[in-house]
Amino acid sequence: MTDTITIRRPDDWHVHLRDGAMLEAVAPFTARQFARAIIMPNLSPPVTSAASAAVYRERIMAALPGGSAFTPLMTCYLTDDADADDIAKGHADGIFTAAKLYPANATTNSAHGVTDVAHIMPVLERMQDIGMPLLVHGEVTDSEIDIFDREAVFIERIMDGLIRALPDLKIVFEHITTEQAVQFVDSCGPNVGATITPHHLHINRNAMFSGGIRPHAYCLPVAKRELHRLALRKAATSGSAKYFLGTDSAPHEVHAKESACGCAGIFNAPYALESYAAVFDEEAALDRMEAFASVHGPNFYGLPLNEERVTLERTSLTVPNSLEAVGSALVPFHAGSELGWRVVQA
Ligand SMILES: NC(=O)N[C@@H](CC(=O)O)C(=O)O
Ligand SMILES: [Zn+2]
Ligand SMILES: [Zn+2]
Repeated sequence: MTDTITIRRPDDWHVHLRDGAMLEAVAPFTARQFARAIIMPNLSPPVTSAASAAVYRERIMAALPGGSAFTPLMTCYLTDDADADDIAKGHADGIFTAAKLYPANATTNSAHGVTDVAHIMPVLERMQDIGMPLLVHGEVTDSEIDIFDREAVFIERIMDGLIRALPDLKIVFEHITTEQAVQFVDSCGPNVGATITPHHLHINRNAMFSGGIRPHAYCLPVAKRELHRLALRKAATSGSAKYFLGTDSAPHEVHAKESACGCAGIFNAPYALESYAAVFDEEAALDRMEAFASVHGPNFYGLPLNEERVTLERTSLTVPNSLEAVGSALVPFHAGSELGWRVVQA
């Protein structure tokens, strides 16, 4: 039995670091494990210009522990009146790594998102031309569509047409949750990839209702049936270069989660690597973890692989019920449970 694994230092291709006191509280957890991360732009107000991304990046750098070598990779939040010139210039200047499509009102802080992809076609054409990846929160927002079907319907209504119209656009289907998304991504060329979160590999929708309502298991896209979780596990551990690590760590203050209308988002940054390692171990695929965590993402984005290494050891680790953050506590994913792996050398 393998008792330690040493892999290239991973990157997190989808994370919410927030701003202000929350940023200061959560950034060290991500920077401890990951060399780089794609920083989500859904602040309030959202990061829609290269200038606002540049100053947000400065705030992230200021929140890192001294000596941290962590690199935030910034993204542009697309709106109906996104400016192709500003986005292309921000990309050329090394400020924007990618741009993010939130369908309007699909998720947390997405009110300013895109109401119809037709509005941003000129921007997407420009992104295709310059090789800038489009990151997609892939859910329709139509309230008549059952919440568990919104990703699958998004593929039919939006994704299929998008790749037909822009066959060379680099697209990351973010935080996929369904068998249909796996089939879609597999059917596309190498310019279409997907991130998979640790929580969608661990939980199915029952977790939200286990003995009562469990707000800390609620995120968007919402966890689906067991068959979908199994399809995601298969994809993540398959060795396919299309799938890579993206935690979607999305912290919210406890009072905002434990509420009559609780926010969507799971805070998994503190034990993200341990959480993924448990999955790869259970799937007898520890030898494929490095590719998923540290190789496929940089290759998709055209960035160099990290040269540093991280070691995990097989051991029993109890995840605390809450972590003290600035001003309030945060509840991490796996709170109160055991994980069989621990990062020993980060
Ligand atoms: N994943 C979530 O449930 N929430 C994210 C937004 C997102 O990634 O959709 C957040 O910002 O809280
Ligand atoms: Zn999302
Ligand atoms: Zn997210």
